[in-house]
Amino acid sequence: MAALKIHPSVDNGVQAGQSGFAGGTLTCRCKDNQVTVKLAGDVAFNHVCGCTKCWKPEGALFSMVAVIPRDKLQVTANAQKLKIVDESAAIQRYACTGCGVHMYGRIENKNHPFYGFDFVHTELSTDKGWAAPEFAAFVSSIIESGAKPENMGAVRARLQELGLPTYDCLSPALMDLIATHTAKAKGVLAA
Ligand SMILES: N[C@@H](CCC(=O)N[C@@H](CSCO)C(=O)NCC(=O)O)C(=O)O
Ligand SMILES: [Zn+2]
Ligand SMILES: [Zn+2]
Repeated sequence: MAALKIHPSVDNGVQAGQSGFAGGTLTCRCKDNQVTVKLAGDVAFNHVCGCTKCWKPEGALFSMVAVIPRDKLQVTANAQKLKIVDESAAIQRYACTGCGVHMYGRIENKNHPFYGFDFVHTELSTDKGWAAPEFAAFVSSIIESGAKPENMGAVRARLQELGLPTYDCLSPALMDLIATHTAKAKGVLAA
């Protein structure tokens, strides 16, 4: 049986990143007047995400998404083509109205644990060396997009085979960051 298609960037094996990678440019998929976004540095916490909200390429079960400090992201061409997909979402995703690709997601709520970070898809760049995906998040959520519940064992096995530990929320490191933020806000963070 052919291997399950997780995402085109990992289906042939996860490519290692390059330490000290300086960043690059994301380009939308329009034939002309492409939206471009410059990232002045490498991304962090790259992962494949099964949630219904992150942009996935055609035929993929997962998106691949990472974060970068918002001050390192700049829209460098055709910003007028961008539109927020869902204003009420915690992560406001800016999609190209021409091709549908999400160029970046931004958090405006200053109390959100990930405020200050933008969400980006490095597959939109031809530059090589971006930090590799490290884990699979929101795996169970692919069912919400129509994946068969009975195939979940095979999906998780394939992710493990690719070296991507599977979580049904975020990774332990990110869940700890969220809980630390919450504890700080409540004034109960251990000294
Ligand atoms: N089952 C839901 C889960 C959606 C969800 O909580 N997604 C996360 C991760 S997105 C990047 O890893 C999240 O933080 N969402 C906030 C937002 O999307 O604004 C579903 O699948 O929809
Ligand atoms: Zn486009
Ligand atoms: Zn997601």
